[in-house]
Amino acid sequence: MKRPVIGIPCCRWWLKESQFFHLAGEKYIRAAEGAGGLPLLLPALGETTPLEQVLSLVDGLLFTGSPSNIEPHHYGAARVAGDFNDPARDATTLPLIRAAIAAGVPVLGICRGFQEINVAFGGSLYARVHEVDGFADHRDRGETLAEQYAPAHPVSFVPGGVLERLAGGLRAQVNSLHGQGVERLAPALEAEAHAPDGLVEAFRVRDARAFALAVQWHPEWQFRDDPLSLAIFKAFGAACAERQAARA
Ligand SMILES: N[C@@H](CCC(=O)NCCCC(=O)O)C(=O)O
Repeated sequence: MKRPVIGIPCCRWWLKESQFFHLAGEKYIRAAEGAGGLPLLLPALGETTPLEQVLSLVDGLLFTGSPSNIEPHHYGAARVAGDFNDPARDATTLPLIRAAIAAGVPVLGICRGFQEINVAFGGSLYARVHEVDGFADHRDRGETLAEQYAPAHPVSFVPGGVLERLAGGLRAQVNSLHGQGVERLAPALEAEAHAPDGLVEAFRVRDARAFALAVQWHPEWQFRDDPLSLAIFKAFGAACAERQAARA
């Protein structure tokens, strides 16, 4: 049986001092597969991305994390000298997010992808959350991947939200690997979870016609071992399957 196609927009990185590569982390690919989908990597074509044609090829879109930061001009902030940016990814994902939500394509955003959805709809980011009074340091700690992706802090779910339903409760422990965070939440977005310091850690697109959820943490990490992570990917996968059936 054909699986729903889950598009995964790539990063565009200069590697080995030689050339640009378009790439995505394997744990996202495996999680999309685990959600029942067929992962389809989408190159960071930028402004030339044929948005409608891309949307005709996919049954859902997974916007992944990345160590690169969204260029601040996308949310009216000053450039940060020496920042690790990925303009081609920004130029691909930001318009694709808006087009996907308008077309009723299921969307799941993770970490950078979460931040991209906020910026795509007019929100802004703290460049360095840990330097803002009152906020904790949300960056990863430890040397090994297991240490970096270990549970780092609790999140509280907004009562009546999607995540409370998926979690079966109002709290969960999540990992944390981000230096940036939501400063101003875009008007189209509804907060779904907060960290103890008040930082928005998840939201949904309020009027989306399909699944449209984003989280600052990493549910793709060993997602089968965590009930909430599995529930998120099952719900996303089901939404993608629903679109696939509707398009059949
Ligand atoms: N650069 C942004 C987003 C951080 C992020 O996506 N971290 C995950 C990177 C590795 C992975 O894909 O798991 C920020 O620092 O806030």
